[in-house]
Amino acid sequence: MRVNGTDYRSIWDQDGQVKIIDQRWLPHEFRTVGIDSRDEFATAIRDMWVRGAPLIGVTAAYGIAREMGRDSSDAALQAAYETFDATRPTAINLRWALDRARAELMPLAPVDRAEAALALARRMADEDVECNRMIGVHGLELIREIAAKKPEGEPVRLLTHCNAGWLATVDWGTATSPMFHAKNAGIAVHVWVDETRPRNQGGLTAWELGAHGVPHTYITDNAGGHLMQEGMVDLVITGTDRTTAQGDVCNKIGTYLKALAAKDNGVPFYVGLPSSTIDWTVRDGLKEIPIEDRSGREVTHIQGTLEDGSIGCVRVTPEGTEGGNPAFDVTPARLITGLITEHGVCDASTEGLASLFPERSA
Ligand SMILES: CSC[C@@H](O)[C@@H](O)C(=O)COP(=O)(O)O
Repeated sequence: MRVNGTDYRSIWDQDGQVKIIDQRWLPHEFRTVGIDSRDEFATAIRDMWVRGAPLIGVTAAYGIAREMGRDSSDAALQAAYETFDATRPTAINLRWALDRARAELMPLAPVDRAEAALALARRMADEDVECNRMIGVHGLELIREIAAKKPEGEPVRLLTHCNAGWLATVDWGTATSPMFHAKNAGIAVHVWVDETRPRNQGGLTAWELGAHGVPHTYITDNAGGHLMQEGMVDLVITGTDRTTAQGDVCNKIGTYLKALAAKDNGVPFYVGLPSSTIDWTVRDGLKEIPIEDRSGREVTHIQGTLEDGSIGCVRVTPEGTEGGNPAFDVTPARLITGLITEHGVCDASTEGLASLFPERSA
């Protein structure tokens, strides 16, 4: 996507270096940074310099590639796998990318691993871009159908939670891809952007949508239910960090409440995801998906632009108050209208997923 007139992906390699958009500073400042050592890659994922399920998977693949450039032994490959695997527990794309890298590299002679690992990381990045583009192509049809029933010029009003935008993937985003495609197709849309406390990923979504000229309004996390009751939301689209084989969706904390409100108000609730986010080994999301518990400081403190233009952090609670920070929740399949994947749109169910991915579901 374009930033200040230049096309960017969220991760790329250039002159032997892996570069990322350092998301700690957005939406206040756009900064890129090179990452190299195993510890830097692990820190970048754990501390959310990069974030979003698809992007952390590709970052880990690049991390393996850099490590193989230094030491391509079996032991180094396994150690890098374990280091990255321990960074964030919920998004399955991380494990998916690591499993794929280990399975491709282990059978090779160590001398061939560095080149193969870099080729694999690049391939994964390209595949992610294409998957997300296709999610946009399929999701666009849902928006088009709603637009066709509206009075001329009235926008389709979407709501999204967290940032499942291009910053959370390599490009396009999942939930945002249909929005960008709608904008490109000349369909009027307006997006309600959930703030998404505690880390305010909604600011990233607002930054992305603004840069692409998509009209949007930043709202508190608590406003969505009210807007749905008032008939001001036509469609909800979110992303996901792990979707089970029966269609349960784990995503950023608060997604479940949006799905409940959508169900109560008859608002269609869709989830955009590449198939790398489907965990075919689990069925019951509530019982089987580990929920990341992050630092309470992310809740008690908040970062923003200060009056003097610098980026600063303030405490919003009384000194000494502890913050609780479960980072994800699970929305049961019964609350989800459909899943938008690179293969098309399906029901959030075992049968729905099997219809699009027959080889995998078997
Ligand atoms: C396309 S990204 C899908 C999800 O990863 C996204 O909705 C999300 O929950 C990101 O959480 P984060 O904690 O910011 O990594």
